[in-house]
Amino acid sequence: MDSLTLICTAALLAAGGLYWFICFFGSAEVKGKRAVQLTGGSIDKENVQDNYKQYWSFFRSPKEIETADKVPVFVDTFYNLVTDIYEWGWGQSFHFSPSLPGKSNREATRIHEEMAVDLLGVKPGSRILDAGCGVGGPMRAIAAHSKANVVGITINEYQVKRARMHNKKAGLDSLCEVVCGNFLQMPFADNSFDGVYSIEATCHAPNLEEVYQEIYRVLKPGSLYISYEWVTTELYKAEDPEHVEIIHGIERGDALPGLRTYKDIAQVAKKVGFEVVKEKDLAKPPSHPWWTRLKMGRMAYWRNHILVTILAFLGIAPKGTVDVHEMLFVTADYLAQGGEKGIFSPMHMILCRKPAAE
Ligand SMILES: C=C(CC[C@@H](C)[C@H]1CC[C@H]2C3=CC[C@H]4[C@H](C)[C@@H](O)CC[C@]4(C)[C@H]3CC[C@]12C)C(C)C
Ligand SMILES: C[S@@+](CC[C@H](N)C(=O)[O-])C[C@H]1O[C@@H](n2cnc3c(N)ncnc32)[C@H](O)[C@@H]1O
Repeated sequence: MDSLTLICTAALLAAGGLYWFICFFGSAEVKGKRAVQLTGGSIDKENVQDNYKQYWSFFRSPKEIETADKVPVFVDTFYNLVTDIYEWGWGQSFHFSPSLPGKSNREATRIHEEMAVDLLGVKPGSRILDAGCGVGGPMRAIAAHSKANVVGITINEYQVKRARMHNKKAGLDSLCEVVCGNFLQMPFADNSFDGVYSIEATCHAPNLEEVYQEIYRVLKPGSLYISYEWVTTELYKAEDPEHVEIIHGIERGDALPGLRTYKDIAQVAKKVGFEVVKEKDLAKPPSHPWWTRLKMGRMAYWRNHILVTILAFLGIAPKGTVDVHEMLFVTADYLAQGGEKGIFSPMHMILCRKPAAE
């Protein structure tokens, strides 16, 4: 074989291998969104790196955030930057779940979501709200399971588009509606929902009382609200520098204006008028660790990082995607450490009732 033929053959083989690696390898977790489809959400490709830098400079010291009213804008930026990576590398449900022996991650996620609506005790045809709905993973599982009508609200317009596409594709758009808005000032009438749930979303509110007040307002008297909250636990020691570093790492890598302690949740719920029906950290034994899935993916994260770096070099993925992916890579470690040390829980469950009308 002459040298030209050799070079062309080698080039073809390399290109074919790269194409296979990029388009078909997918991520270790799910085959949903492909790596070549990674975008910056509603942010134009050329502005992703700048937006990442703005996000990072705002959230790197969350405790010193003076202007709380700017938080929702930067949370929106965060979700423009991470939504595609989340879908590509985790799936359509942007939350954690206790691992269940013999069950897949997908199954464990669905069971965790269905438990939320079962505790609300709503009937088919009821109208319930998903406060901070993401791309609608929980909404679709909950609508299919309960046959309730679910209205989701998220501050991120790109997630609204993704959620509506997934709802239609799943044949659930007759039960699921998605609205773009701020759960601190919702475009819904007083006493208009038969139930409300929020799954790992209200942690983004700069002031928990504000979002709980809004949820209380839109909930019908006598109806229930359930939330899975991100909290520091009774094992967290503010005087332990290692604990502080882990919690700060979780806050800046997840757009959190400041993690609450587990004690704050019921206090705030009661302050806005809720009766607390049940409260339980779903991460505690006998539940199996929620962070196993995060730790099992490390090899995949390395491969994903190589993939993202190649795609950005080729101009297929936005340049800033490499920075975002690196941030998430580090954040995964902080989250796993927080879980292993028992100082952080992403699933402190609280079930509250709005008192029946006097
Ligand atoms: C509730 C929130 C988000 C929780 C989780 C859905 C996400 C938290 C950390 C995310 C991830 C970390 C590592 C990424 C990895 C480097 C990449 O290759 C593939 C995606 C990740 C696994 C990504 C997936 C989603 C998370 C687990 C917060 C924001 C309130
Ligand atoms: C980690 S995601 C969880 C999404 C969904 N609950 C799930 O489990 O897949 C948090 C969600 O809260 C939304 N969110 C954060 N702050 C918000 C705000 N102020 N108003 C409305 N949505 C908000 C984000 O846009 C995102 O959709």
